[in-house]
Amino acid sequence: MSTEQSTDVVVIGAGAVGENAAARVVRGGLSAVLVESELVGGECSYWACMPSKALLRSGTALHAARSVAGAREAVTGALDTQEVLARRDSFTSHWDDSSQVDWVNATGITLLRGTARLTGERRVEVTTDDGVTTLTARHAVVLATGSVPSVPPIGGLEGLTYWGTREATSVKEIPESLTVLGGGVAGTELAQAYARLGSKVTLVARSALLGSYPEPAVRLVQQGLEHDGVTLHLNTTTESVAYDGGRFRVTLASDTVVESEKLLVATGRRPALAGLGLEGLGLETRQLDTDESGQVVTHPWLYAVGDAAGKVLLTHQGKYEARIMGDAVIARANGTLNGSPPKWSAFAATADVYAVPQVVFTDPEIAMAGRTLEAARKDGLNVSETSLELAVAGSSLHADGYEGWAQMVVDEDRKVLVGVTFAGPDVAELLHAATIAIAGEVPLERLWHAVPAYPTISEVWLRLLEKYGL
Ligand SMILES: Cc1cc2nc3c(=O)[nH]c(=O)nc-3n(C[C@H](O)[C@H](O)[C@H](O)COP(=O)(O)OP(=O)(O)OC[C@H]3O[C@@H](n4cnc5c(N)ncnc54)[C@H](O)[C@@H]3O)c2cc1C
Ligand SMILES: NC(=O)c1ccc[n+]([C@@H]2O[C@H](COP(=O)([O-])OP(=O)(O)OC[C@H]3O[C@@H](n4cnc5c(N)ncnc54)[C@H](O)[C@@H]3O)[C@@H](O)[C@H]2O)c1
Repeated sequence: MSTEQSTDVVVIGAGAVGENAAARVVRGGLSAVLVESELVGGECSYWACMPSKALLRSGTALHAARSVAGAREAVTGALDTQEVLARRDSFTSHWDDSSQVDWVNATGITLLRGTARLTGERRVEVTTDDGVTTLTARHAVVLATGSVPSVPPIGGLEGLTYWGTREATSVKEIPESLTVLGGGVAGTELAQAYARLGSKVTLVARSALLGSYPEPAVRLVQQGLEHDGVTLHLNTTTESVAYDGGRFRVTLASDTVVESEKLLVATGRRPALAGLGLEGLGLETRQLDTDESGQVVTHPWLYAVGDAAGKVLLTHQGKYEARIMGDAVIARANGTLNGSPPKWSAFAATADVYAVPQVVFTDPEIAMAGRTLEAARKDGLNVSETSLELAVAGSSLHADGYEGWAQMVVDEDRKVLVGVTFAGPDVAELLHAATIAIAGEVPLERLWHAVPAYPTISEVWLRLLEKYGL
């Protein structure tokens, strides 16, 4: 059966980003059809953020208790793997999306289950179980199709049944041993999760661990992994991979062979733009050229947000792009926004460039907002760096032998923060203060009046400002 439907906005992909995009335009008075081929909620809810953090959290809580005398003595057993997996299952709603579907319906969004592709200007064809529905969008088509894993061209890998992050986050039984290929955030977090759940883990990366984070912060995470028994092979080329029906054999450039029951390949992701019909519109499928509202510069009716836009592959930042995009579509429909939006306006996702917060949820954690020293210098800023060991009354109370590190990067011409990094147990919750200071361009002489409560880990802010010279 084939049907036709018109709406103000078509959103392709109902991950966290697509859901937010559709909700925002509906809130602004437009109608929206949201198309999804798999589970409503997308990668983050079922195979990424939520299950990976759930797999890590119990181990972090146990380690935290063991780090405080008095509590340590009360901990007599190991992690209960089945309970950890059961808790993970509750966070993924047992891979059942009905509660998110209820939310979509209650929000006034029209959900269409099927696979979408663009067939012309503002036209989308959706293949559903019942046939084909052709959608016409009066104002915009939004690509919120997420990302797909990038698989490296390693000899022997093609054709093997190895794990990607989907398999690693939805596991039912913990393997005896696991080799993780990739030292980015996904590989590092999952290596620690599995080590703490009882696997013998080896992590192989062609570069340093967590290459985009400051080295002293990474060193603390590396120590954490080694403490948990993870074997690291960094700055190493993987020559080949083989599977003999029982075990994977990963051969490194040094001729070292790593054997394990399972192999996880977590070597990055790229925008999911293939198969959408972009070539027919004269667009390429590697990355779209979009302005700060998410609008494709050559096709003003087309937008891309979240992982599909390929700018910042993080859920919170994609949802921010979706809110900004939604408001821009509404303003353009009303005729109150013409052309590209000004920076930091309600229609420009400027924080994507200057004030992204990101957390590595290992134990210890790394929490970083804005730019690293190297990135700020590359952008031509005249910056200074102030860093120190995180050792304040709040941290020493928090855990016996607390080890941490903090850094702030200051734009010396404007005397504002452009980057902040914390590393240590439970530093993630310190991060929003840094994000506010960076996005708000709070002058250091005013930041000096933001007094951290005693005794909290936030006292590190005072130490940083004092060391800077205030
Ligand atoms: C292991 C792992 C852990 C992560 N942890 C974190 C974290 O802790 N914090 C964080 O901020 N980020 C994290 N991320 C990144 C985060 O998961 C992504 O940034 C986020 O899921 C992107 O959301 P999205 O809506 O853009 O894409 P997705 O969630 O991938 O959603 C895209 C949706 O589009 C659908 N779709 C695609 N093509 C079509 C089509 N043609 N027709 C219909 N539907 C289609 C897909 O089925 C999918 O449901 C993690 C990633 C991984 C891999
Ligand atoms: N806590 C979080 O917010 C979180 C957690 C997981 C993932 N994510 C996001 O998901 C995205 C994907 O994560 P990711 O870790 O897969 O990607 P990534 O790009 O962060 O890291 C990829 C890693 O794979 C390595 N690599 C590439 N080719 C290799 C090869 N042939 N052999 C060995 N190593 C190789 C790279 O050197 C790098 O260390 C990222 O953008 C990340 O921000 C976020």
